[in-house]
Amino acid sequence: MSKLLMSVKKVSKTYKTKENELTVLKNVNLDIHEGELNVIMGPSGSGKSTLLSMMGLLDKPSGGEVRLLDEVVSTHSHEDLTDLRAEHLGFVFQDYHLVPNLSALENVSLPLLLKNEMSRRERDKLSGELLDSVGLSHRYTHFPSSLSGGEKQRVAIARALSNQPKIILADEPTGNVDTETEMKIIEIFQVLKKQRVGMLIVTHNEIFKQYADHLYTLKQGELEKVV
Ligand SMILES: Nc1ncnc2c1ncn2[C@@H]1O[C@H](COP(=O)(O)OP(=O)(O)OP(=O)(O)O)[C@@H](O)[C@H]1O
Repeated sequence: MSKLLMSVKKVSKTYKTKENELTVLKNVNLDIHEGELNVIMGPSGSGKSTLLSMMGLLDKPSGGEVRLLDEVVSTHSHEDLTDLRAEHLGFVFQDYHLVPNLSALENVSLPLLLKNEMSRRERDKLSGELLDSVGLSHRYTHFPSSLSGGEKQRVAIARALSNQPKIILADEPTGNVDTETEMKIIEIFQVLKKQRVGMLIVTHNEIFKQYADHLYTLKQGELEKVV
C-alpha cells in the first residue's frame, strides 16, 4: 500500500450567518495516498470547494480532523498552517488567484520567493521550466490580463507545482480550457502520478472519471465512494 499523505476524518462544516446555519459537509472521510489521483464530482453547491478548502488548510472544519503526514493539523495556528501549505501543498484555485501585477514567470516564482531557499536565477530557471512544461514558453513576460482563461489556468497549475509539493489539490482545473489544453493538463496529472504526488481534483468534467484511481461523489455534503 502506498504511503498515506493526507486524510480527513469525520469532517463536518457548518457556516453560521446571523439568520441561520448551513451544514455543508457531513461526516466526510477521505484519504490521499502518494501517486493516486482522487476525483470528486457532484452537483453545484454540494460542498466540493468547501471540502477542498479544509484539505488545503485554508479553512477549519467545524468537526472532525484533517491529518497531514500522520499529524492532526486542523487544530494548528494560522501561521503553522501557512508554513505547512508552503511546504507540502500545491493548490489550483477555480478562479486562478494569479497576482495581476506580476508576470506569468513571477507568479510561478512566488511560492519559491516566499520559501526563500533559492537565488533569483534558480527561481527563474525552475519557473521557466514549469511554464515550458505546461506549454507556455512564449508567455513568460505576459501579465494575467493579457492571458486567455486556459493560459491563466496553466500558469496557476505551474505555480502550484513550483514548490514541488507532495500533494496537489485542484478546484475545477479544466474549467475554462479547450480540448487540447484539457489533454495537456491531464498529461501533467499523469506525470505527477508517476512522481508519486498525491492528488485531489474536484470537477464537473466527466473526462476525469477514466483517469481517477478513486472516484467519489459529493451530494448534499455526504461523500460516497464510486470506485
Ligand atoms: N463562507 C460561506 N458562508 C456561507 N455559506 C457558504 C460559504 N461558502 C460556501 N457556502 C455555501 O455552501 C454550499 C457549498 O458551497 P461550495 O462552494 O463548497 O459548493 P461546490 O460543490 O464547490 O459548488 P460549485 O460546483 O458550484 O463550485 C453552498 O450552498 C454555498 O452557498
